[in-house]
Amino acid sequence: MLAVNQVSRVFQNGKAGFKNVNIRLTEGEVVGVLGTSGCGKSTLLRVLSGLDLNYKGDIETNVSNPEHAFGMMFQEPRLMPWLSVWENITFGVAKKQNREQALDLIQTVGLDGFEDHYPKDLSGGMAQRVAIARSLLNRPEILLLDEPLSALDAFTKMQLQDLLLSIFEKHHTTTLLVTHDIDEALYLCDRIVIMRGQPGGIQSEISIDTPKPRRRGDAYLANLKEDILQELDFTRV
Ligand SMILES: Nc1ncnc2c1ncn2[C@@H]1O[C@H](COP(=O)(O)OP(=O)(O)OP(=O)(O)O)[C@@H](O)[C@H]1O
Repeated sequence: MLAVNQVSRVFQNGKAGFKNVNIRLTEGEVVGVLGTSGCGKSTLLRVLSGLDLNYKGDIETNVSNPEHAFGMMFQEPRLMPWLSVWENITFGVAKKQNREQALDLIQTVGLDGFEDHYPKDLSGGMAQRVAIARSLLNRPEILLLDEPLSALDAFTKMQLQDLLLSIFEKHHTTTLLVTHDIDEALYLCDRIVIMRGQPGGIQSEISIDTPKPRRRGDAYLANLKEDILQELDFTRV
């Protein structure tokens, strides 16, 4: 579905955001990207989404509708305060089919009844639900999620992780999830790539061979967490 071959991004000041990255996502796969701060995770997502075209290397997608290949979501909801929930979800698309499409997505993210509310009336978790709905508009074939839940409190985060899990299962959307949260990656992903360095590159890859839904705190996941911490030099012997 997505093949990233030897991709690097060097900025105008000569500094590299990341270098020689290779990633492959097969259809329906959920892949996590974990890495220490500054290794280039956000830059990589910007390049993959087409927001930043100044890269070297090769990016191939195998999607049926290239115009709507990617859906993207960020750490902050980035809602427009003067637009209602449904208008935020459909902002930028042709008017006719809008409200109906938005109502469908509002139901998917569990916000029924809030379609005419404004961002000021929403909690942080609800605002991120709107952002999830907006990222699903036009049925993107690849979702790029840049730390989508990291600004939320622990309980809201777990609720939204379960929401993402149900969306992945229902829509089989191929997903690349950048996160700092190892437990989140272990709970949601089929595979995790670990980035390190500055400029960052991919250091290793871990596959999570246990079916979803998973039990938080599962012993197998705890062992994998230990391996990941070691990869990132965070374990003390
Ligand atoms: N426009 C830019 N010009 C120059 N350097 C940049 C630019 N954008 C990012 N960088 C640098 O590229 C590197 C990667 O940044 P990026 O934000 O992608 O890292 P990250 O892994 O997402 O970090 P974090 O986890 O803290 O969000 C950093 O060293 C950053 O300073």
